[in-house]
Amino acid sequence: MPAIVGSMFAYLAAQLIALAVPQVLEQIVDGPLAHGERDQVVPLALLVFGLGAAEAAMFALRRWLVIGPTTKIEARMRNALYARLQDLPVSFHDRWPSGQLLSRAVSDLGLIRRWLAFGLILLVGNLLVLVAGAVILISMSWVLGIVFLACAVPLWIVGYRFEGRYSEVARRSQDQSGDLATMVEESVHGIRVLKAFGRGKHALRSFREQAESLRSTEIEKARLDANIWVWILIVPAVALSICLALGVWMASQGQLSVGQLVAFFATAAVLAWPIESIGFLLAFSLDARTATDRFFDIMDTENEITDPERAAAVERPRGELAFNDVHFRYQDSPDRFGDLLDGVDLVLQPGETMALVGLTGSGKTTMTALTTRLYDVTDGSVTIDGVDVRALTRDELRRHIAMAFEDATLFSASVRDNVLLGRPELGREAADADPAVAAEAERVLDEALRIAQAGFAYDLPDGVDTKVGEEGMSLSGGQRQRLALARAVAAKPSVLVLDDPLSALDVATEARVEAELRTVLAETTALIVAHRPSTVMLADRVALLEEGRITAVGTHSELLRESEHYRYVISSLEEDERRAEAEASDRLLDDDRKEAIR
Ligand SMILES: Nc1ncnc2c1ncn2[C@@H]1O[C@H](COP(=O)(O)OP(=O)(O)OP(=O)(O)O)[C@@H](O)[C@H]1O
Repeated sequence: MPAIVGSMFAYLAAQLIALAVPQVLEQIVDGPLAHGERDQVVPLALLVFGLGAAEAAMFALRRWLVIGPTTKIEARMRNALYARLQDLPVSFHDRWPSGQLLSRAVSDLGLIRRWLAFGLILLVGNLLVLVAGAVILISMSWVLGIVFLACAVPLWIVGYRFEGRYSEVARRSQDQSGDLATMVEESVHGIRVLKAFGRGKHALRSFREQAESLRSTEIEKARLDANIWVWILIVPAVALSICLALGVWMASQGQLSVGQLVAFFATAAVLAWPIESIGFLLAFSLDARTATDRFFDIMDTENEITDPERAAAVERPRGELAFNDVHFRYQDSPDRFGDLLDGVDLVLQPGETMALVGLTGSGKTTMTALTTRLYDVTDGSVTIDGVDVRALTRDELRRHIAMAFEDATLFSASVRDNVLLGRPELGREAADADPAVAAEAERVLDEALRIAQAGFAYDLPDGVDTKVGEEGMSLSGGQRQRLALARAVAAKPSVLVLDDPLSALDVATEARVEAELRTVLAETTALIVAHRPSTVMLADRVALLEEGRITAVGTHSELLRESEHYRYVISSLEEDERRAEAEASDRLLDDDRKEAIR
């Protein structure tokens, strides 16, 4: 604030200095010029020069004062936005396209910074200069002053009408550029799918359509802007010409000296910029207001998944995970559908490995997401060692439970940083500071990579320091899954939740991973969503999810014997697996044939 207010004062000082120049001109015209006293002109001319230099200095001071604070405000708002995005639950991210978030974080905040550094200061400064100028004009000649200012009234009326319409168009244009950013982001992300399906042209067509509607909105905006500019330029010109005619007549009648007339017009000329700039600054302020609204759309979103005020703790986790009469439905799920999870009861004993099986779309992934509060249950509870997961801080909860997903996301960082993501205490800084930590980090990394059969990481160009993920080394789906699995294992959780993390592996690698996992899973409770019979074999018991409930729990052979639905699910999984294997061997055969022909 002090810098911004200081900058405002510097700007005001510059403008007031500019307003003082006409006063000196009046002295020159009415004094030395009228009386032919040449030697009196020089000191007054030097005074004008001094005033000009002071004005320039004030301009420089205005800029210098705001650069630091406004860039800091922008950076702090951006950090706050990022922190908020990290804190908001998955359900928020389901609803918000990434481009909208990106355009808020980049262009909206840039606009707010420019407005603070320039728009706000000029707007307040110019309004004050106008008031000061009006007083000076009226004190010079109240008739001319009032005529000049009365002409500004239509400007206020037009400006007021302009505000309402421009705000709406500004909001639309900023939202549309967010949509466009989403589209660019999605097509870059999905470039392989677009190319594989030859949909590049189609994507380009819809991009053009969206870009075109943004263009029309921008044109509408420019039209509104142009309209107000017409008024802003015409009104002062009309006011000046009326005043000129009136002023010359008054001077001829002896009611005004020539010097006063010159000073009046010189002052009016200084006021031209503040008057002209009001329209532009008004539009700029409305853009900034829209950008601020868009920023607070996110900052004010209520976060339904927060830490409790007085958090419980699980001191020595044993790893008992229980679902107690759990109900869940997605926020956007239509009313005519019942709950997706409709009274799930399931208890995983410490150290037990439970496979979760069900038809596609039955809610298995959803059930796993409830364990780490990616979503909150709509009724019932999920507990770890008897403590409701909502009673723990999210940090503590996610220390106890680690997840690996089918769709393995890696960050643009080294293999090491990706795998040790869940172990901040073994992070790079801690390892650099203490050799014992470095050795422990190395051991954990080594073990996790071994269990996940991700030894390939050592053969990458820079070994485990190779950058992977977006912008990094491209890895195959199976390699990414194995690193994501290593990440979950390295977190050393008491409960491991695996959402089909082996789907992209070939059968032999899967078998090796499973053998290694058995050693880890002996101490860890595990909930594994299984899409292959081989994954089911890994489990001590299997839970069958059917129409929102767990309808059977038992060993694989017990369920095969007792549950018709289980037999149906397993046979469809086997069919899927056979199809996948046939496709894989076809591909191999094709490769063999090609090799033979060559
Ligand atoms: N974020 C979401 N918002 C709204 N509905 C969702 C969301 N995620 C999943 N669903 C819906 O919930 C249902 C269950 O999805 P879920 O992914 O849990 O099933 P699943 O049993 O894991 O399926 P699959 O075996 O195919 O992976 C589906 O009908 C799906 O369309």
